[in-house]
Order: sequence, then structure tokens, then C-alpha cells
Amino acid sequence: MSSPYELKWGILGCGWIASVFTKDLLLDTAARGAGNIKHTVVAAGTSSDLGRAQKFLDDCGVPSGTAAAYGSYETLVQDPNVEIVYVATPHSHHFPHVLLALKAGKHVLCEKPFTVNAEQARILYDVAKEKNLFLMEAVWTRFFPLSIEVRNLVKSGKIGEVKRVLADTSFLNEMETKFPPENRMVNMDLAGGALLDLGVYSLTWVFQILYHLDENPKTPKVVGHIQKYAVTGCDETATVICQFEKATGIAMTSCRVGTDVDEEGTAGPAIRIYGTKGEIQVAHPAFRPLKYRVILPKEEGGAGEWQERKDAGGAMYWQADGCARSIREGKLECEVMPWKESIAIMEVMDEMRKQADMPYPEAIESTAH
Ligand SMILES: NC(=O)C1=CN([C@@H]2O[C@H](COP(=O)(O)OP(=O)(O)OC[C@H]3O[C@@H](n4cnc5c(N)ncnc54)[C@H](OP(=O)(O)O)[C@@H]3O)[C@@H](O)[C@H]2O)C=CC1
Ligand SMILES: O=C1OC[C@@H](O)[C@H](O)[C@H]1O
Repeated sequence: MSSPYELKWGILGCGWIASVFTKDLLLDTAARGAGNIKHTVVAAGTSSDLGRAQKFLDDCGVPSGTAAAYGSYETLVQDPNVEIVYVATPHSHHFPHVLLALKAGKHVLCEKPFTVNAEQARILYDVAKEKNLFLMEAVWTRFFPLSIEVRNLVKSGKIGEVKRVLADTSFLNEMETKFPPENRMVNMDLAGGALLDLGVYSLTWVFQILYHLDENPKTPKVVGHIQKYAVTGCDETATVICQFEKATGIAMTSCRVGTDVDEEGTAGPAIRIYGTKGEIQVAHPAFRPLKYRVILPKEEGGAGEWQERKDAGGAMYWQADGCARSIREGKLECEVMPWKESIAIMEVMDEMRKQADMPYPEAIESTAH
């Protein structure tokens, strides 16, 4: 048997999601049927503190002596052992941090939302292409076996022709107590707000179903509405209607009201995919889908049982496997999260912010590089 393809990771930014992702990289790939891939964490860097980077590696369970700790992102990306950099900093910083890694000759997986605006995204993909490097927005949701199953069900025609998708990624929060003004969720300097942080998942569901129905997929026409958070001016609730060639998507998001009220899913499905012969529902949370069901007319079986899918750990490894397979095959982009689609989603969010007059500070909208 040939040895597994190994991908060596460097972690840029040692915050919350970076710890979930790093622990997932350490899980046994064979246990999920991906034994021909091996992920190795070879380095982690914080913005300013080497000791904290070392503590991060230790806390994540990276075997002692197998990974280097760095006290700056500049030194991390120079590590010759690092093949791919995982960027896990706030939205505002994705553009400069991805650029930093690409310019150092590293492949990149960057957390969602990919950038602050579509122009920044276009620039990053141009740089990746020029440098022949792999680059992907870390929209983990698309890589779940459950997402693939739902996409395949739609393709199979089980619910007929899809005409509408309704997607909601919302959390009930007492915002004033949960998010102090400097918190990344609401801080305009960090590109905070529900739309970029959570709305990207609703748009993911709308796009992974509807964008692909069109013969020549392009950015849909958009009518959006944003309710602002009085304390910082970011959006607390956002809704958009996306008109594709063949169908309509309605993407909703909020960090004020939720689809998670009782945490049991009785609040109703987060995703509803409406076809001419039936419907597919996916339960909350939209970003980590755990169960779905098909609902057909009564004479054809009515409401099906919920189909549950459990993934080990943080379930962020599916997207890491996608990176490894793409890089092994010499691809610059992964077909599950193509560049053109990431840009189209950024364009929808740009248009919504334009309609709502919600620019971010010039410093983080900047495309200077
Ligand atoms: N896929 C998913 O499910 C999730 C994705 N995310 C995404 O991951 C990214 C990070 O989110 P999260 O881990 O929750 O955030 P955290 O605040 O926990 O971590 C962000 C990290 O970025 C580094 N950083 C660099 N510059 C700044 C700055 N100016 N202000 C604040 N932090 C800075 C921080 O420090 P240092 O480098 O010094 O460690 C920090 O560790 C976001 O893009 C978010 O949307 C978040 C949650 C879930
Ligand atoms: O990406 C995310 O998914 C989970 C949420 O809790 C978090 O705010 C968001 O960044």
C-alpha cells in the first residue's frame, strides 16, 4: 500500500476556531475513510507572542517537538516546513494575511467570509493564480457528507425542479450583554455584523443549490435589507432575495433573533429547499448540518424521517481533506468551493451593504497591496 499524501499545515492566528481546526487536523484520517491523506501541524503563529503560540500547540495536543511556535505571522509564513497556511484571524484581516502567505509561496485556506469585499477576493485569486498556489475560502459546510447528500438528492430530481431556497442562520442573543463593542461580531473595524459572519452560511445554502442550476452561473440580482445595531452601526439582522435564472433564494441572518431558540430544532428548519415535487429541510445550525428530511406529497410518502449524520470532533476536517486532495492533484482551486462562487457571494454581500449604506472603515475596505 502506498504511503498517504501528507499536507503540512501552519496555523496563522491562535484564536478560538483555530483551536477547533487544529485539533481536527490531528484526528485519524482513516477513521473517516480518508486514510490516503495525512495532515500534519508543523507550525502556529500568533500576532505577537511566541509563548502563546507554544501554549496553543500544547493545548491542541500537537505532539511536543513536532511543530514550531512563532510570535509573528511574518516569521510563520517563512517556515520552509509549512506548505499550507490556515488563516483564522478576524474578517478585516483576511486580505492582508492571505496576501502575506501567498507572497511567501504558501497555499492558503482562509476562514469565512473570504474578504471584506469582492474586489479584495478577486485580487487574492489573481495572486494565487500568478504564483500557482492553491487558495480556498474555508466554507466547511459545503464539505459535510450531509451537504453532499442533499446536493445529490437535488440533482437526482427527488423533489422535482427546485424553484426556491429559504436559508436562515440566526442566533438569539441579548446583544448588548453578549457582545461588547470591541467584540469581533459587532466591531466595524473588524468587519463585524451578522451578514459577513453568519449570513455567509445562508448564502452558502442558497448558492450550493441554486447557483449550479443555471447553465451559465452568475451573480444573482439582489434586493436586500439590513437592520443595524445601534451601538456600533454593524448589521444585526440582514435579509436578501437573490434572483437566479431559474429560481429564487432568500437568505436570512441575525445575531439578535434566532433559529436556535430551544437548541432542539423545534423552532423549525434552518434550510428549506422547495421543488415542484416536494421539499428538503435541513435543521439548525445551517453551518454544521446534522440532519435533513425529505417531504413529499402525502400520496407519495409524506414527511420522511429525519436523516441524522454525526461527524466526529469539530467536523472541520472535511474541508482540510478537500484541500489535500486538490493540492495532491495540482489544482489551484477546489471544485466544492470554486473561486468564482466565493467572489459571487462577496458581490451579493457588497450589494447588500451598498443598498443599506453600510460601508466598513476605508482601512479595511482597502485593496492596496
Ligand atoms: N468555520 C467556523 O465555524 C468558524 C469560523 N470563524 C471565522 O474564523 C475567524 C476567527 O474567528 P474566531 O476564532 O472566532 O476569532 P478569535 O477572536 O477567537 O481569534 C482571532 C485571532 O485572530 C488574531 N488577530 C489578529 N489580528 C487581530 C485583531 N486586530 N483583532 C483581533 N484578533 C486579531 C488573534 O490573535 P493572535 O494571532 O495573536 O492569536 C486571535 O487569536 C473569523 O473569520 C470567523 O468568521 C469563527 C468561528 C467559527
Ligand atoms: O462561523 C461561525 O460559525 C459558528 C458561529 O458560532 C460563529 O459566530 C461563526 O463565526
